[in-house]
Amino acid sequence: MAAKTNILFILNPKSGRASQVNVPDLLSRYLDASQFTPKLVFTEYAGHATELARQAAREGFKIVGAIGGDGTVNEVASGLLDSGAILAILPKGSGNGLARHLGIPLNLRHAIRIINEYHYSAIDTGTINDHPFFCTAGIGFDAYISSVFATSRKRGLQTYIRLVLQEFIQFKPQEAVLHLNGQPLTTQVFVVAFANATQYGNNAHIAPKADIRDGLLDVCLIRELDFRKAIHLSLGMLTKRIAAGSSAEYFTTTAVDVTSEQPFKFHADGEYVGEATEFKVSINPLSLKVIHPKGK
Ligand SMILES: Nc1ncnc2c1ncn2[C@@H]1O[C@H](COP(=O)(O)OP(=O)(O)OP(=O)(O)O)[C@@H](O)[C@H]1O
Repeated sequence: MAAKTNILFILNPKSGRASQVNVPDLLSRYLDASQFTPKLVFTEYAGHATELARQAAREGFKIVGAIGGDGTVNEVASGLLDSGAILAILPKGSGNGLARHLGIPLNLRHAIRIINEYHYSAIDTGTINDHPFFCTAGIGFDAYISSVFATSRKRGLQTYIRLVLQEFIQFKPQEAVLHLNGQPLTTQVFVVAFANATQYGNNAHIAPKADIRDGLLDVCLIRELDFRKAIHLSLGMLTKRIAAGSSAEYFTTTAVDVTSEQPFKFHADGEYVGEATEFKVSINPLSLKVIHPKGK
């Protein structure tokens, strides 16, 4: 009989729906025990999942599962880079952008079934000023919202939408220089999104054409946005059809530098990172193995 595969599951008890589901029960009922030997650990603080994942890979766990949202996936996957260990995702966040992009079911029982099928492939990963990201990173309004969201006592989509509407009115674009494919572009910046996957989460597709295995970043520049254009853009994101000539301009590239006089806030996978006046963003082709449904 073939040896069983060890999986370490790392659960973030603070993420989205985490408290409402009995994960140990689901794993014992639905994970294929003839194929896998699972172990479940809980994070105790922000950043802990990266340490746990790195250690798991060193100890020889072949698969490390992130149970949480995009922040948890980001932390676990960051700990697995260069290790050869395979990422699994059991989505329990509020946005779940990478899971949605890869077609991983949001229903945990079905997501466990995908792990049982044990089909995986490599995806690209990105870095923004040395911070890894797997779905999207960005500077400007989206990062500003992530910084406000990080200090909000409530999470979830409703809180997020309330914050976006509240902050949109007073947010002002700033000037920056983007160095893209050898060309400097001086522009006002409302948002620059660096997309590896198509969406921010919650099916908000900021870069509908992004391909997670093409070795390229899809850069979405929004110079300024009034309320009418914002409604238009939001509808375009939700329907995966951002019209040509709309407020969003797209570029594909392997690396982009941004410089500015005034600091910009930045995020990686929706988690606020900090502020800077210089950014280096790049893509690392096919640098992370992930379990996902066949054909996705
Ligand atoms: N034990 C913990 N205590 C407090 N914070 C934690 C703990 N474990 C992880 N975190 C932090 O929780 C934050 C939110 O996690 P995550 O993004 O997975 O959930 P979410 O925000 O509900 O989902 P999504 O990003 O998909 O909307 C992350 O910033 C992570 O660092």
